[in-house]
Amino acid sequence: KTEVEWWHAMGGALGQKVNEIAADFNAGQSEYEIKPVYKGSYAETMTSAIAAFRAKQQPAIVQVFEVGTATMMGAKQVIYPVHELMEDTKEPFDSGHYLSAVTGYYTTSDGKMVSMPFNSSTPVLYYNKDMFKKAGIESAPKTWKEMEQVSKQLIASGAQCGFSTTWQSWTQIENFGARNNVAMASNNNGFDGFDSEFQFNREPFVKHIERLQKWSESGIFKYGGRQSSGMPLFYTQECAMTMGSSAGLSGIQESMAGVDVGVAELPYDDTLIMKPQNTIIGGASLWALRGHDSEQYKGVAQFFSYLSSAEVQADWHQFTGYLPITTEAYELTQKEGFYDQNPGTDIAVLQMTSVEPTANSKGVRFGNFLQVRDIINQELEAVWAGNKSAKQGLDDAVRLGNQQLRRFERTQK
Ligand SMILES: O=P(O)(O)OC[C@H](O)CO
Repeated sequence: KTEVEWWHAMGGALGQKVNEIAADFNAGQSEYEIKPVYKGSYAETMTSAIAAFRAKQQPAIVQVFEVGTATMMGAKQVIYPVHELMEDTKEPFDSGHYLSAVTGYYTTSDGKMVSMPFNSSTPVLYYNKDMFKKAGIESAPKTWKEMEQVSKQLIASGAQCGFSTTWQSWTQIENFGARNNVAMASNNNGFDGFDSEFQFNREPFVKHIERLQKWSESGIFKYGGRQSSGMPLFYTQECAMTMGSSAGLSGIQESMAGVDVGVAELPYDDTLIMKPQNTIIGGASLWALRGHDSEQYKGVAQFFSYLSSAEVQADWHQFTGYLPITTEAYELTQKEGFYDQNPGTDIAVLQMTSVEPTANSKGVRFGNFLQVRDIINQELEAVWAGNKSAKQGLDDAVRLGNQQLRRFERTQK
C-alpha cells in the first residue's frame, strides 16, 4: 500500500473520530494507507509542517486552521493547490458542491480552490438554560444590549458571571466586524491585496472593547484565556453564557451532562445594524504539500473525495458540531431528522448561510495572521487587566499588526 501521512490538530474525541475516518477509508480500498498523526494545537501543527518542509520531511496532507490560510496561499513552492491536484490525478471534483460560505474562504480571487474544506466551524452563543430558568429568562439574548441586561438578571439570581468567550480575536474582533458589517481591515478585509491595513481600532470596535472592559469590572463578562481555555468557566457554571466554536458542542455535552444547554446565534450590535450579517468561518482545511510522488497524490485525491462524501461529512458534522461543508451533507442530515432530534445543531449553518455575505462578512485574509492573533491576544489581555484603555490596546494591536502585514507583503514581491 502507498502510505500517505496526514498531520492534524484534532485532540481528544475529535482525534479519535479522525482516526476512525482514516481507518474506514483504508479498509474500503487496497491501494492507499492514510496515516493520521496528531501534532498538537493548530499553531503547533502549522509550525511543524513548515519546519518539516524545510527539512524535506513534510507530510502529504496537513490540517491548517483558517488563520494560516493567507500564509499557506503565499507559500507557493510548498503547497499543491487542491484544484490542480484533483485535475492532475483525474479525480472528479466540483467545487460547486461545497457551501459557498466555506469555499469563499479557501478560494483565490480568480475562483480556484486551494485547500480542501474539512472542519469548518463558526462561533455561536452557548447558554445555560437551567441558569436562565432560575433567573426567569425565557430566551437567549440577540443583541449586545440584551447580553448586558440578561447578564445583570443572571447575576441578580446568583450567577457569578454573565458570559465569557473563547478565541477572543475570532469572536470579538473578526466576527464582531462580520456580524455587524464593519471592516476590520482595508482591501475587503485583506482579500484584494497584500498592502492591507488593519482598521479594527475604529469606533465600532473601540466601543465594543470598551464595554467589555467595563463589564469585566462588574462580572458581566469574564475573560478565561486564549484559544478555548475559557470553556471551563462555562462548564463549571460560573458563567451562564459563552461564545465559541460550533464544534464546542461535543465538549459541552461531555463536560456538562445533566445541564440543559442551548445554542443561539452570536449577538449583534443593534446600534450598528438592524438585521445582522452572517458570521465567518473558523476551524481548518486540509492542504496538500509538494515533494511527494504521483502515486501518493492519487491517494490524497481519493481521500479528499472520500472525506467530502455526503455520508462521511454528515457523520462528522453530527458528531462534532463542525459545519456540513457540502449541500448534500446538510440535506442528508436534515433528512435523517438530526436537527429535529438535536435542537440547536443547525444554528451554526443557518447563521452562516441565511443572508448573502458582504465584503465585510465573507471572511478575512491576512498573512502572518498567526502572529497578529498573538498581538491581539496580548493587547486585549492588557485591556482586561486594566493596564490599557480599549482605544490604546486596539491602536497598539493595529500598529503592531500592520508591521506583520508589511513583513508578509515583502515576502510576496
Ligand atoms: O475550534 P475550532 O476548530 O472551531 O477553531 C476555532 C478557531 O477558528 C480557530 O482559529
